Amino acid sequence: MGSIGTANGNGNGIGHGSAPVAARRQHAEGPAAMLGIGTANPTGVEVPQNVFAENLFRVTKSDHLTELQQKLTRICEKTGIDKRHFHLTEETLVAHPELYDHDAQSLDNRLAMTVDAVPKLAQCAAAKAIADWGRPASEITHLVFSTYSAWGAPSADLRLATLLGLRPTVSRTILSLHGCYGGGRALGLARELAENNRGARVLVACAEITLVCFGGPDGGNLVGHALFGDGAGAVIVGAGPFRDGEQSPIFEMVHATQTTVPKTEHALGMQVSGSGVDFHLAIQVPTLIGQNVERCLLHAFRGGDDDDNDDGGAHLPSPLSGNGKWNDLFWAVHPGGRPILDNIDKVLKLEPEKLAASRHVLREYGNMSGATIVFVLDELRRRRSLLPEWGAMLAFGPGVTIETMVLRCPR
Ligand SMILES: CC(C)(COP(=O)(O)OP(=O)(O)OC[C@H]1O[C@@H](n2cnc3c(N)ncnc32)[C@H](O)[C@@H]1OP(=O)(O)O)[C@@H](O)C(=O)NCCC(=O)NCCSC(=O)/C=C/c1ccc(O)cc1
Repeated sequence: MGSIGTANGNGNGIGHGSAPVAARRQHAEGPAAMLGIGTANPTGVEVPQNVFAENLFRVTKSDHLTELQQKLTRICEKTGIDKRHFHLTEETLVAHPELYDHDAQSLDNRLAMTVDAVPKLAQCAAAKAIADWGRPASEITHLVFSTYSAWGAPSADLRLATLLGLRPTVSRTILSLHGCYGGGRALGLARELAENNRGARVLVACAEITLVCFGGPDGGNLVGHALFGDGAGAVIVGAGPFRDGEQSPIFEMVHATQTTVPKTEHALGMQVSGSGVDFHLAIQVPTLIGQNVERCLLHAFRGGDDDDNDDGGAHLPSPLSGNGKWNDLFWAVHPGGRPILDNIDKVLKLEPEKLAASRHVLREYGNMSGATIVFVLDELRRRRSLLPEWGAMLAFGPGVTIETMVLRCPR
């Protein structure tokens, strides 16, 4: 540690001056980048959104609650979702009626049902990301796993490491209750790990299975029922020097910030009880995000400078020149809900196609919480030849927390 302090303190920055060779070697060359991306969904159940309400009320024996079913049908029509994938099957529900009985103690069973399923779903996505990256899993040095769906120790990150055959020295971190911004936070952390540990190759994995929060329909959980789906996303993150056989950088991760919107703790949350997990999504969430998103973006594009004045601080070589030309960017936005995307479009005055990748993912899979942002990045990668050089990634979740990352699409 002492020698690193000496290297930092010489005024020439890391990698220059009189730092010992070992200390200089700890830092990567250049920015971290995404080197492989993979996604996966449970293969069993795919539910079209237009029959979701009818199915849910039938399988939970709630057909008598006609007004509630009509309301869920109305909500489903407004989600911008066409279909979602689920791990939970009708057969499991028949065998486990406690999953839709509010008064039953079902948490133990829920956790038993997800303890293997969550890391296995993550494994499917991670295997694709590793194949895309082009190097063996044994070269992964760090694992950052985000999930709200599996609790227990040893935790799901260890199970995933074992399933993938990662080396015993892999450095593991689990993020457990970040909800929908978990993917953004995991990527931000991976960026820092990759840039500060020369040669590091970080596997980011996010996997979500809604079984932990499934319940019989009631007045409080309709929006959650209409919105959330199951899926996993994985990204390999590394910084130069790059190796033979590695995928060339897909997106450079130029800068990342996290902002908590003050006094909004009440707006989004998750409550754990013996009968499962309840989500709380306040009706104001889309407005709150719309009101705060531009400030977060400006902060990120100023290189995390807290000062709003242009004082010559550590600004990025941004294409915006402080004028808010948001249409010059490509956009990877967590599709938390259709009105969230609509509000971002409106506030940033985006052209209609700018959020196409986010809307596509919402339509095809719903909101898979922390995993969703990886699906959006994967979708953007398919359109890479059409993208401008600079981009922005946004993810939202409880707090209200907004994760922002400045991206660059190398030519
Ligand atoms: C599809 C919705 C539900 C409705 O569309 P709309 O354009 O607003 O339509 P309406 O204004 O006509 O509303 C239709 C009905 O839905 C009701 N509604 C409208 N939002 C609501 C509402 N949040 N509540 C409860 N009724 C409502 C609304 O009152 C209305 O009821 P009704 O008049 O009886 O038909 C839309 O508002 C929507 O997608 N809202 C959800 C946005 C949202 O908060 N997304 C979550 C972002 S954060 C995130 O992704 C992660 C969270 C998370 C957190 C913790 C974790 O561990 C993991 C994850």
